[in-house]
Amino acid sequence: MERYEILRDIGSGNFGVAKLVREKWSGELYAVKFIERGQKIDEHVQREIMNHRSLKHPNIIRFKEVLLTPTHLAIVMEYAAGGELFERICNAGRFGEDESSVLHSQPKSTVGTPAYIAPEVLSRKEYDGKIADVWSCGVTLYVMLVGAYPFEDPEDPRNFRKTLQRILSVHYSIPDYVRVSMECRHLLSRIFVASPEKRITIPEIKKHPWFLKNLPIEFMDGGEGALQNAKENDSSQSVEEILSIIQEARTPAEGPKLGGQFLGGSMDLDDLDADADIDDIEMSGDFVCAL
Ligand SMILES: Nc1ncnc2c1ncn2[C@@H]1O[C@H](COP(=O)(O)OP(=O)(O)OP(=O)(O)O)[C@@H](O)[C@H]1O
Repeated sequence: MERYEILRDIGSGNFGVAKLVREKWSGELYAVKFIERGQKIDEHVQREIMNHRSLKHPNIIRFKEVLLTPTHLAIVMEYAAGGELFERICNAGRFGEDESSVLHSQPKSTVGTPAYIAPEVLSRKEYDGKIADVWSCGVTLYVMLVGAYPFEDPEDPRNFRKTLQRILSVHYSIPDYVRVSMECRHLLSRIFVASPEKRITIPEIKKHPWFLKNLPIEFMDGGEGALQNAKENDSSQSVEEILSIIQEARTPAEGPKLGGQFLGGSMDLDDLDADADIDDIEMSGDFVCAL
């Protein structure tokens, strides 16, 4: 971690904090996600890292490397300076349906921000991650086009109970005041279907008229910008190296502690509340629920 200078906090998620850093020799800015060593480094974390490493696309945050600190596993990645999608929209207005803006923002997964979570995940049923992700992508699309979260009553946006009822209602329909094209409305209504079995699938989306309209070449199957595999990945680390670092991070940090901080650690992580519970985290505009 000595190769990087920590500049400031940029956010926190379910697993830890993200910080903005500068690589000392190149002056390049990166984002680093710090996850506490020990049991938090489970197979999901490993899978997220390995999947991230294998993705190379102009619209996906690029993975750089993983490092170990005395207390944390540090995941170094490209820094997305654009900020949060919702804030970008609040500040700069919603996207036009034909606007081909590239968002340098990490696509949201179903883990993390409650406003994006599919009903079957909220109700803690067994669920298929891919189908639940279709819902989350639908929320992202809606937020981009409408500039508000779906399911919120605009008159009563903080009424989480009402919002939840709308998410869980089998026959949710997009209100008339939402101004999107007919095709888009149709696509969204096929996404926001509470029962996962009836929800539109990715192959169906790829054939949907709204998706196909003005589709940039790089999004066509096999197009130039299509996802490339890890072979060309410019990560300095091999799969084996990454796996061995992750393995080492599974052993909880040891050593002389002073007020929760490890002596000799070069980082300032004292503002990290690694035990913060998701329910304690205030996320503006998002709802947190316990069903
Ligand atoms: N590469 C990045 N560039 C800029 N900001 C980032 C980057 N990665 C994370 N962030 C910021 O840090 C926050 C926390 O990121 P993190 O990935 O830990 O959590 P999350 O994506 O919100 O959810 P989860 O914990 O489920 O992964 C993000 O919401 C974002 O604000």
